[in-house]
This record gives sequence, structure tokens and C-alpha cells, in this order.
Amino acid sequence: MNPTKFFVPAFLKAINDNTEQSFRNIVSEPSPGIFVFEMLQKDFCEALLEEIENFEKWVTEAKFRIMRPNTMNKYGAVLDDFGFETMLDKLMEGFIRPLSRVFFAEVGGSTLDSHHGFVVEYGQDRDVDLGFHVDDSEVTLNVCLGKQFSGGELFFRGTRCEKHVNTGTQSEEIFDYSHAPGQAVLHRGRHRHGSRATTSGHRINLLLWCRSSVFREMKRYQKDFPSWCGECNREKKERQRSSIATRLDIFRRESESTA
Ligand SMILES: O=C(O)CCC(=O)C(=O)O
Ligand SMILES: [Fe+2]
Repeated sequence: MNPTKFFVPAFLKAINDNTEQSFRNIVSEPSPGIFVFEMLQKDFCEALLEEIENFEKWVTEAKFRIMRPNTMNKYGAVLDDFGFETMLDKLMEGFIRPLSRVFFAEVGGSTLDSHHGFVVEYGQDRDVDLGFHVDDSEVTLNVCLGKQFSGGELFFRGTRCEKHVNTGTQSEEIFDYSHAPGQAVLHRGRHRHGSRATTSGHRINLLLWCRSSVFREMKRYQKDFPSWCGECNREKKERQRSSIATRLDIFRRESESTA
């Protein structure tokens, strides 16, 4: 881990300052719960891509069978398996956890303690797109490494708890995003998303699924509805609306009968 070589100076400064204001100065939040910022230097992206290519070549030549990142991607590789585990641990602890403590406190952002780090690859003779899903993470970092491509937009459709994962999307939850090399997107793992077809070129992204064992343990005992689920919130508002309507109705009838 060599922060001054890896990260763009503004990102590094914000992390060193370590205040909510310093983070807000470098991120944008184009849709609630989705944070976008410039993160990696171009040279570092290129060096990482080269390393991944070497690894892939070695795998092919040695006819090795490697673990793919998840059940959805046939291409790409688990970075933890080829020497990146310590570096990605440092990335999570020193850089992603401080941001998540501020932006994702309610899903264990301050207690992230393990990760699954991998790259995904799209393009001709690679994966084309990625279906609608939630990640097995509390917080996900998705950084575009390159190369040149068209298509491949990420689409987001609102955050949901287990119970509501297949419910409809409200219009304000619809958000599509076009990635660019060096840029990072940080979102809750439960923020439903997918990626559209990469129509030309080659798109390679670094993914870090960050988990909190404390949050997972606490969730088992939680009775209240989760504040971060869009559908739980919608249902709560709906219940409040109908209870106010009922009370108004009773009040109206009572005043009519006493008039
Ligand atoms: O295609 C992408 O950039 C998204 C990848 C993703 O969502 C995942 O691997 O969990
Ligand atoms: Fe994902």
C-alpha cells in the first residue's frame, strides 16, 4: 500500500483530514446513498490492469481453474487469492471505513471488518452485463480501472431489506451511472443494482465488498424495521397517512353529529 502513488491527492487529503466536511468536499451524491468520487491515479489503474492480465495469462497457460468472483461473473478474478489481501485490508480499514462511518453508519459502516475483493471484466469474449442483484456486503466500493469502453452503465433501483428485495421501484429510486477510469462509487450492499451490456471495448472494475460482523450479529436481534430500506419507509409513511385519514374522518363525523 503506497497511498501517494495509488490515490489522487484530493482523495488522500480528505482521508487524512478525516472529517465529514472533508469527505463531502470530494464526493457527490447524485442519488440518495450513492457516493461518487475521483479515487485512483491513472498510473496505478494501469499497473493493476497489467498485473491482472499477467495473472490471467498465467492461469490460462498453467490450465489452472480459479475461483471466479461470485456466482454471476464467469470472468474476473478474486484479488485476495493472488497476493492482494493485505493491501485490500488496508484499503478497507484506512480509507473505506472512515467514509462509511460517516455515510453508512446505520449498516455498520464504522465496524467494517472483513472484505471480498475482486475484479470483474466485461466486453467481447468476456461477461457482457450483470443482472439485477444485491451484494453480500454492508458497503460496496466499485472502482473503474479502465480500459476504453462504451455501454456498461450501472443501474440502481433503491435499497431493500431481505423481506422487500423483490418489491417495486419508486420513480425517485431510479438512477443510472456511467463509470470512468479512476472513479469510485460507494453504495450499500443492499442497494439493488446491475450493469448494462458493455457494447464495445473492455471494462474492468475493482470491487470491494466490505462486511461488518458486528452489524450482522446485531441484525439478528433487531425488532424495528430497518431505517435504510426504501420499502419499509414507504410502508411506514403509508400507515401514518391512513391513520391520520381515519382520525380526520372520525373527527369530521363527530362534529357533524354534534352540529
Ligand atoms: O459491473 C459492475 O461494475 C458492477 C459489479 C457488481 O455489482 C458486483 O460485482 O457486485
Ligand atoms: Fe454488485
